[in-house]
Amino acid sequence: MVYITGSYIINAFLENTLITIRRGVELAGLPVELYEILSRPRRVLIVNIPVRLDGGGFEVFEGYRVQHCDVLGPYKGGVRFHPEVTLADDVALAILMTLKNSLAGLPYGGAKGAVRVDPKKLSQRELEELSRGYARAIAPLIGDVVDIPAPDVGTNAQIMAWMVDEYSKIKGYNVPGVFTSKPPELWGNPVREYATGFGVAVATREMAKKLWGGIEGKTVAIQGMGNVGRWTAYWLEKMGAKVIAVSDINGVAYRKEGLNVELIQKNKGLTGPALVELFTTKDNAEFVKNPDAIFKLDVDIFVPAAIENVIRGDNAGLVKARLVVEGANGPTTPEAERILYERGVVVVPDILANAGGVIMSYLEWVENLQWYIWDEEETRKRLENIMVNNVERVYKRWQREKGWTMRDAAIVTALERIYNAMKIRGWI
Ligand SMILES: NC(=O)C1=CN([C@@H]2O[C@H](COP(=O)(O)OP(=O)(O)OC[C@H]3O[C@@H](n4cnc5c(N)ncnc54)[C@H](OP(=O)(O)O)[C@@H]3O)[C@@H](O)[C@H]2O)C=CC1
Ligand SMILES: O=C(O)CCC(=O)C(=O)O
Repeated sequence: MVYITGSYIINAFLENTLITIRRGVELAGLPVELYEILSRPRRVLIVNIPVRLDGGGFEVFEGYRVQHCDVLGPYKGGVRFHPEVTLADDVALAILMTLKNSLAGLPYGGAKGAVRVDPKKLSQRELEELSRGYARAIAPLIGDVVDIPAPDVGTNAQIMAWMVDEYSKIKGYNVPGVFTSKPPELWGNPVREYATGFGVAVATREMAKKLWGGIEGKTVAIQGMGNVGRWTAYWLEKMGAKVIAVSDINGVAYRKEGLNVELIQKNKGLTGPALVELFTTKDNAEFVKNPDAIFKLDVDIFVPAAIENVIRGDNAGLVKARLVVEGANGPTTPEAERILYERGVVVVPDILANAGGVIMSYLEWVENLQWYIWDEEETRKRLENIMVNNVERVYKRWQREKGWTMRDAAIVTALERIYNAMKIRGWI
């Protein structure tokens, strides 16, 4: 469904996000003014970026930077390069960032950026020109204490390196803290590359302890083998789980005895081969050319780590897993959540489960602002502690409230912090 309201377009993802925060405000008993403020972004920037094509001519790509709410600190959130991304998606993603940053106790508000492009169709030179062009276009509205972008779907550390370089050239001096998730060679911390997947794995392990007494031997299916899915697979296997199915846009690779996760790590990147090629030729896995086959698998744990709105009313009944851990942002619609809840499936919500990326971004930013460098082990330990404490906090809140989902507990906790900050500032 797509319709116009006010000055921007609403789609199903944004509508679902608004339904979720509306429910949160009501459950928390907070004033409706909070919903009125949070249902609209503070500022939206629309940019158009011309890129010279290798084959001659040029193409203009539309992009956005949505700054949703800065009551808790500078705007913070990733940049998505995707052929179908819309402004409405970007607003929904920015709202989720405000909630995620609040829940994690970070001194950040929420933002998100996007460019409507298929990065796989660009050469390295074209991709660099686009990334630098986007950084130039949003430069007047960002800064290391103003708005700090990072990667999301379709972007990575190399793209952050081009962007931070472009921004630094505009300023005339190096500004490491304006983008996070940079390569270690350029003021990044090695943990950020795997931080989101690591965080998802830690959240899964903590919830598995509560549901089953531990994660050892639990079977897992993961949708999406990008940055989040790949590293979730890697860390879950290290923690003792058995990853038996993974999917990408082409289909599902399955092996009852467990897939060779290392194979994915070594081969699959933004430009790596498709899973079908990887697993059927090197791991004797079965391959089903239907990406949606992932929902029906008989596993203990399902991790959607691709895109939004994938678990919906029409397929929520098929999910056999007892535990769903949201690596992606917004993968479960409110209708699907109700179905899963009634079937006793526990859903660990995105703003809790995938917060490892932005928590690590915060640690990198703290390093950058002081020109300081922590070592990998020390940083990972800090990240793990924050994730474990956050899961515990939300879990305890959830257990106290009858009829709430875990998402309700997470959203209410996030909204309370936002509301208190607004109140003490006199905004509300
Ligand atoms: N990167 C980060 O730090 C964070 C990301 N997230 C969220 O996690 C999710 C994934 O992000 P990220 O890993 O960075 O993105 P990537 O671009 O690295 O990877 C996305 C993956 O999803 C796959 N995919 C896309 N559509 C489908 C589909 N319909 N079925 C199966 N697989 C599909 C892609 O397949 P293919 O390989 O074939 O293209 C790719 O493997 C997003 O929702 C993002 O917002 C959340 C927190 C932080
Ligand atoms: O690391 C960041 O700042 C952003 C991460 C992000 O975009 C997300 O959590 O969805």
